[in-house]
Amino acid sequence: MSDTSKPNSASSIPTMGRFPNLDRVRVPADLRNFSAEQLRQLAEELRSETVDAVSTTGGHLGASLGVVELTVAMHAVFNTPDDRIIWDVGHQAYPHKILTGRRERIRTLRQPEGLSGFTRRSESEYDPFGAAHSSTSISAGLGMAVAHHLRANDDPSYEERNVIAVIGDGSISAGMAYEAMNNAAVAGPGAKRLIVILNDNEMSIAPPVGSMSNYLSRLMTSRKFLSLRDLAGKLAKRLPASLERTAKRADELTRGLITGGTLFEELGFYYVGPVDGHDMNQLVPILRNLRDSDEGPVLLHVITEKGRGYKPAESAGDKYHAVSKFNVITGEQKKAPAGPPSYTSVMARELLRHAEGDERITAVTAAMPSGTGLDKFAAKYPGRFFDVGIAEQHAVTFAAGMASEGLRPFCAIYSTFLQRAYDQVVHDVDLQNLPVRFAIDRAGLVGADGATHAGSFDLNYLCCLPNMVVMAPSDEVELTHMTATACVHDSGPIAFRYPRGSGTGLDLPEKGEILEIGRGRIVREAARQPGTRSGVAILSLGTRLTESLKAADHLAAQGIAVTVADARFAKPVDTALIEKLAREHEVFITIEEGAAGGFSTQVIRHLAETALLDSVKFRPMALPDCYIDHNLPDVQYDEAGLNAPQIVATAQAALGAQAGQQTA
Ligand SMILES: Cc1ncc(C[n+]2csc(CCOP(=O)(O)OP(=O)(O)O)c2C)c(N)n1
Ligand SMILES: CC(=O)[C@@H](O)[C@H](O)COP(=O)(O)O
Ligand SMILES: [Mg+2]
Repeated sequence: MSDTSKPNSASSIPTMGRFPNLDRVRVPADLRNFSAEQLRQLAEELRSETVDAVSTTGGHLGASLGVVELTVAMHAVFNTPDDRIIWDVGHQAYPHKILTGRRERIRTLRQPEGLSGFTRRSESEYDPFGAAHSSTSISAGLGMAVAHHLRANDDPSYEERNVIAVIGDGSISAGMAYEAMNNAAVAGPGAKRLIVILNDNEMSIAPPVGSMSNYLSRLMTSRKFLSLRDLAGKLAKRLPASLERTAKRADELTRGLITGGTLFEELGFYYVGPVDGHDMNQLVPILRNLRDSDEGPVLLHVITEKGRGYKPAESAGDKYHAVSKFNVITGEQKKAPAGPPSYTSVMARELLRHAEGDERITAVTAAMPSGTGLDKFAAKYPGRFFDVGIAEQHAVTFAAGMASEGLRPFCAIYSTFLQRAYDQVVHDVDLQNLPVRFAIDRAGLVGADGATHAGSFDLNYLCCLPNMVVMAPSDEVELTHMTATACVHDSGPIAFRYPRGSGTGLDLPEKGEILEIGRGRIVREAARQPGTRSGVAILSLGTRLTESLKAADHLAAQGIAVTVADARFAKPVDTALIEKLAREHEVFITIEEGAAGGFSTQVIRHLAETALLDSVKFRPMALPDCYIDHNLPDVQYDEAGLNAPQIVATAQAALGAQAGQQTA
């Protein structure tokens, strides 16, 4: 009986250098005639190559190291790219990229113009479905399997394909995964070719949470690893159709009696496992059996170790989930240059300060305790902190429930992940005017994670909601004020959005001030004769204020009078401030770190309603109508046209300045 508590361990990286097996693999077809021993060696080389590549780029290393053997085994057994492999989240797909024609570019991972850190349809035919947000793989895989079946029905020459969805134990906590499993067993014969591989490494970004995670742990520890003999017993039945059903039922009953049926079996999946996900000698034959059987939908439960085979990752608390560039020998990561505290930590600090004196304050995260800074809250107030797992929809409605009973819940979710909980924001929070506080991190462009993680749309999807107050700080001091304001705002929902990364370096106040709702501030005012209209007004929402001030300096040097104001509120907007800026300036620019249609729409609407839009040259600056690829945030904002030079150019063009005039 093998021990399922930990897969076989042989954790050392082979010496860097030549990779005799890996060098022979340009695409997966090249490894399909490898012997078992060659596949094992290939996996070792692939692991080394992954470590070496990520040491030069940074990225999601731990998850990738955990699936090296699985990746090799899947490409050895399945006929990719015709058979589809869908990696849930896609952050573990680096070894897959190396084996699927992208080895030469692997050191461009997450770099400007380089490979994406996730799977992406446009990057390779071996990436049949793009991802980065979790828990979509089973739904997408089921859709593909059904599509293949329907196409094969229509066209006898079309061969059915296997669809393999690889989903982690953290990602399988989300509702979508259950919606898909609930549908799979009744989605028709196409689902027979669906194989879900549950990659259970007992880790999310943080340690996994919840009853499902506990259940998987019990499943793992209460059963021995499946032997090939067990498997043969399960799958070798090739009975006449009339007997098949009875035999299958008998098999289910037997399994249930001996080991207890699994939740997955109850959902109509053929459960196989647990299996040592690092043992190539097990993985390959098991996958072959599943490929050739008609038992689907199947759930193969593999046990792996996050960070596997690279000692610094294995021994780190976070298993090197996401790393900066590092030294391969020591594992030491390159430190970011010391800078001001991050917006995340500023929000967390102020929230903690309020929580000390107010027991009604609670904090909710959806599997991102450290990313949202709520880990500090958890350490101090464990009874008022809730990590609900990857379950943004539940997080929002759970917070709504707390708010309905008089608590002051803070729901801290990244802008991009809050998209998933939109109906909950509308129907459960806003419509009932419940005072949930949304601390929306990673607003705007986020850098190396790229378009999937950009917080581009929250202003649009929040500003249109009747009861919602929406704020965006221009710097970390303002964020302190907004956190404080959210704490005491009990009359309805309130959201504040702030970017990834460091603040501007301002000294933080002892405590945040309570802001007047819907009141902005003038930061720099152009001198003018009373009653005259001239120059440029820039009304900035969020941290573009710094660029706005730079632009103002440049325009001022050209003799153009510029007023710069910080809107603070995207909803309700400061109507008095808007009217003043429109009346006193020839050009009125708004700027925001979000897609067009968010803050600027609120301003335009007021200008139109007051007929001021007819008399001022209004120029809204927002993210362009396209997705911005991964890059350094500053370069991304250049590409988006939201840096000082573009503000200057916008102002000059509106003023009718001559083309070619010098810009900032
Ligand atoms: C909807 C959504 N919420 C949160 C995240 C952030 N996130 C990325 S990976 C991850 C952990 C996933 O855990 P698991 O599926 O077990 O994969 P592992 O990293 O352990 O291989 C989280 C929370 C996300 N990508 N998508
Ligand atoms: C894969 C994923 O979704 C997360 O790991 C994400 O990359 C975290 O982003 P931050 O680094 O901004 O916390
Ligand atoms: Mg996991």
